[in-house]
Amino acid sequence: MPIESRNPYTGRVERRFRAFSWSKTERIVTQSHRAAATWRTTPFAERTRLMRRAAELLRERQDELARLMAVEMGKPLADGRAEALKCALCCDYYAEHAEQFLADDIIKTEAQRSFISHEPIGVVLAIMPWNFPFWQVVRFAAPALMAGNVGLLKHASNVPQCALALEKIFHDAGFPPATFRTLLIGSDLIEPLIADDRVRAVTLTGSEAAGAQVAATAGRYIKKTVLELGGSDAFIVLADADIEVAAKTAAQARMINAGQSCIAAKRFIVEKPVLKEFISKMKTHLLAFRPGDPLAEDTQYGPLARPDLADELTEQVNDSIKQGAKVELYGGQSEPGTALFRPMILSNIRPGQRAYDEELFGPVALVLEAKDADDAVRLANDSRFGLGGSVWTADVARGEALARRVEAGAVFVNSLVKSAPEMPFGGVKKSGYGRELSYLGIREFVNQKSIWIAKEEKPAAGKKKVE
Ligand SMILES: O=CCCC(=O)O
Repeated sequence: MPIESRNPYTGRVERRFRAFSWSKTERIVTQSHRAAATWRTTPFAERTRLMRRAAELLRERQDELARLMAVEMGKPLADGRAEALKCALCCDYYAEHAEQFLADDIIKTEAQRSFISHEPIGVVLAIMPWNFPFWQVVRFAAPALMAGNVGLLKHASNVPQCALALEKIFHDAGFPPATFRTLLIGSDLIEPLIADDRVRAVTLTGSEAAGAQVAATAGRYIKKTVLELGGSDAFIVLADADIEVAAKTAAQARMINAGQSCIAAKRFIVEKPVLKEFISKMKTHLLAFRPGDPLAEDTQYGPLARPDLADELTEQVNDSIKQGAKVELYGGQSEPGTALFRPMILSNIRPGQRAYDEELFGPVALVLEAKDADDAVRLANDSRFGLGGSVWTADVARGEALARRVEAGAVFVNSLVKSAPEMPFGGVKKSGYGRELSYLGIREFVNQKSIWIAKEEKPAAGKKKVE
């Protein structure tokens, strides 16, 4: 794929970039490796000062960053500003808590003193997607830099300006330039980068296929990976739930980033007595979303990030309809090769249909009928993915009990699934492994080193020590 900014709403190429050669990339790895040796010794107070400045810059530049997201991947301006502010929050969070999260863990043993220290591991390669071009990177970079690591970013090839703008923020904040670098490279250079001994670990957010490939390469070179992959989150609605609130939130949850979020609700599993009412209300709320140019202030959802993504989604929908799915709300692309995709609802979703088995990365809501709460949990868990999920019920204790039975990295009761700096984020099954955010996220890329100080042998009183 070429490294270029192509506005998905107009189809116009805004900027093209020449991909870095291997020799340029390798030079940057050398600089990063050198920087890692000194950055690891920088006191927390200094790292904190710089990270707080990065947060300020994210706030100050929110309009500029939102414009870049709009033109590179179609995110409406208001959502882009919100993303920049969430990144600032994450920087502040780790600025405030990193030292405490990485403090020694004292372990009681027969030693005089024994503890786990958490030490930086060096250069970490981050392979990141276009859907939240700043947030996905910052939630890696803020804890990594605060832990004393350095980051190399290989961003998706359709968001190069976002990648460079973030690099500039860290540099303008005062981080030594080699502690965070954007590599404008094609995917052909990922393997040699992972193979390089100076790159110590890899984090990837992206598709299951990309995750499997990167993890296999990293395994070959004995490098740790954290993988945050796809999701097909269940949104369970029990008959006692407030259906109006559930349906309104369902529409919002499906429309996050025009449906292009790993934790957008995708499968709406509804108890039979409230199924019709839920579909009808959700339809009303989906139709109320205003599409348009992401650069227009009143747009609520823009195009998908690329026209080929909309073509692929159309194929998944059409195949599912041929396989028996029923259209409850018509929408989709106006014609092939265009990126705008209007929301749709499909029901009668059955195993063997693409809609049942695959992730649909766009605004298509799948409605599944559940006989009862147990059946709803069974359906929720009958998925290759396990990223997030939510349960809607008037009985909060029952909601919590069901939440514990859903196989996912996060389950919310009476709320849509969202990420936040304080809570761990990640999945089970084909949604990946490892955790980002919270104190767990910062401990993924550190050497958890055991240190043991033996008791001193004191010579018995009155006896002379014999050498
Ligand atoms: O696409 C997945 C991440 C979305 C989020 O953290 O809000």
